[in-house]
Amino acid sequence: MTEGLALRHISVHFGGLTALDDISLDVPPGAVVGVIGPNGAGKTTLFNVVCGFVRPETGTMTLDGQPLRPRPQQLTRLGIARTLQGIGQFSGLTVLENVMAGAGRDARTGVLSALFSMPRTDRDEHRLRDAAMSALRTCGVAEYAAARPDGLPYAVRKRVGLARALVARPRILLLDEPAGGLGAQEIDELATLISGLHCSVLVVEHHMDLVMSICDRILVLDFGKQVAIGTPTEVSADPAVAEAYLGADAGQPQ
Ligand SMILES: Nc1ncnc2c1ncn2[C@@H]1O[C@H](COP(=O)(O)OP(=O)(O)OP(=O)(O)O)[C@@H](O)[C@H]1O
Repeated sequence: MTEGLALRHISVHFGGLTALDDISLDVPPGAVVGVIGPNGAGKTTLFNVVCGFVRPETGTMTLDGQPLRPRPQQLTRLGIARTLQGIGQFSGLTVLENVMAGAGRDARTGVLSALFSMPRTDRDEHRLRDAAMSALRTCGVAEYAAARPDGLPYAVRKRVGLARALVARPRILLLDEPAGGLGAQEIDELATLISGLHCSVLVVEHHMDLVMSICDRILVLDFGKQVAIGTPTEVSADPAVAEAYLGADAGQPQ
């Protein structure tokens, strides 16, 4: 049995365009795996396949050896959580409530019941609140629990988004461009945070520094095809990777 997340021979077409061509990838327990590639390489499509937004025409996925046919609304139950490229937080809720809402089906006893004034058990509410505070602490933003997200710095809101994904204690965390919009120091801090997480991570990211510093393995895509796969050192030394990014004579990816 392959432990963790395994993708085998995944292909996706949009009309005549091949977005993913026979892609296989493993995300073992506890590993951080990156997917990089130039614009249009297929990174987001791969992410969307794992989230269940895009159904591949061929290929299979398994999670701990069990067939995985993800549906976006069932990810939490499968032990999968994801962050969004943007912020995606409810401005009418506090930071804490936003994170509690990330617990998916558990949140029905907390935030959703609060929103719709339904009865709830105090014990469930407390459990969810504790889990949300713990996720905020992990992400270094617990001090903002009572604030509304709107007025907070972008980097704080990105971390709230990460806490929202972590609250359900996923086995696999999917990060879609987590460094987008962050400055160099914020990216360094994010790298430390991600490296300290206890779950497996699949990260799609443009910022090469972040990918190189946090990933155990990296898949490089170009035009939907696998260009290279390996450790950061192997991938950055691979001429095919430099070619995919910059053209044949251009050296290392930046
Ligand atoms: N829903 C869609 N319908 C048609 N074509 C699509 C769709 N989604 C993606 N594509 C095309 O599939 C290819 C791969 O796109 P994808 O967004 O996965 O690339 P990417 O590597 O994430 O790019 P970027 O770095 O620019 O976000 C591109 O040519 C894109 O235009």
